[in-house]
Amino acid sequence: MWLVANGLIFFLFDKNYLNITILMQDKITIAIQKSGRLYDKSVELLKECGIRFNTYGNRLKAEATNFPCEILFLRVSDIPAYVEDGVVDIGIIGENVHIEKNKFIDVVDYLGFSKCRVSLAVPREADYGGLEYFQGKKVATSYPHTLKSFFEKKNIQAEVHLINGSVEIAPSIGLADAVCDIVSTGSTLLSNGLKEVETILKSQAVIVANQNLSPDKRALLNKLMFRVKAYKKAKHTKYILMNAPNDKLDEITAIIPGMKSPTILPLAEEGWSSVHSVINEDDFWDIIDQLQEKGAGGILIVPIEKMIV
Ligand SMILES: Nc1ncnc2c1ncn2[C@@H]1O[C@H](COP(=O)(O)OP(=O)(O)OP(=O)(O)O)[C@@H](O)[C@H]1O
Ligand SMILES: O=P(O)(O)OC[C@H]1O[C@H](OP(=O)(O)OP(=O)(O)O)[C@H](O)[C@@H]1O
Ligand SMILES: [Mg+2]
Repeated sequence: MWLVANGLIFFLFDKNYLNITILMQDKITIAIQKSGRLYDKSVELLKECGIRFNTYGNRLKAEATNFPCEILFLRVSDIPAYVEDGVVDIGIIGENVHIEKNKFIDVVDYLGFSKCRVSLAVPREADYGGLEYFQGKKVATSYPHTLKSFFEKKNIQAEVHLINGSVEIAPSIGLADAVCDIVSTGSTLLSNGLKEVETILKSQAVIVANQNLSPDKRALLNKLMFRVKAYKKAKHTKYILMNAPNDKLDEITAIIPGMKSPTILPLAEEGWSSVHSVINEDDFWDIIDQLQEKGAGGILIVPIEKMIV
């Protein structure tokens, strides 16, 4: 009895020890935006990478249930410093913020969403003849570092005035002569009586990482990046199926070589085949035109979920 009890105590102790080692196993901390322009796409990306976590309520932290990682929901502007300090291991931010914050962190990948530019804009009626226009002017911006180094490089002496939001209103209320802010469609500039005159940088969402990740964390990052690449590749690639005359198969194969070569299956109708391949979304219309010229018909385009090459 005593021995059994002792054995049980030992067993329990052993289990606790195991739990502690499981808790101590390295996991990676990922910071994404709490709310705003990057939030939806960041969550979508992680979920498409098979990482399951809850996003309900005002949670600032979520534990993934099937991947050793924790997700923190933060302001984008805070993420570069956290990544540099190692408070978080990786983050999803706009490249514009990476450039502005100028931290010692690595850009691991470009994600292709939240595309925008940081541009200089002046009142619509201004007689803009080039960068010299900005000599001695006051420019409002949320990107002071980016703007100051741009002006320095171009030898422009201008006053850079920091505003954290609604920058485009500055000229109309007499706060500044011009602005430097994010432009995407240009509608905010237009509705505030401004015109874009110089693009300082182009931006998209990026994954950034701490420069001194432990080997375990680096391995987890590589695992994640493998999935990100498969997702990105699939997003830009479509599966294509068509019926093609047999005497044109060589030419059609040259147009849609696919990952290795197209799959060609005979149709029930004599002299025809079904051809399957993958194409890049950007080349879509060009390829369709060429295929039709070669007599292909019944063309179907199907989205691809994931793509491992
Ligand atoms: N109009 C836009 N079109 C496309 N991308 C944009 C646009 N505005 C901002 N972005 C991108 O999304 C990022 C986040 O912008 P958002 O306005 O959601 O947050 P913020 O207020 O700048 O940052 P924070 O999360 O620190 O409060 C920007 O840094 C930029 O990369
Ligand atoms: O060229 P557009 O398509 O009009 O986009 C540009 C606007 O988008 C961003 O603001 P956002 O809407 O994110 O508001 P915020 O200033 O409150 O962040 C940015 O600061 C511009 O004001
Ligand atoms: Mg914004």
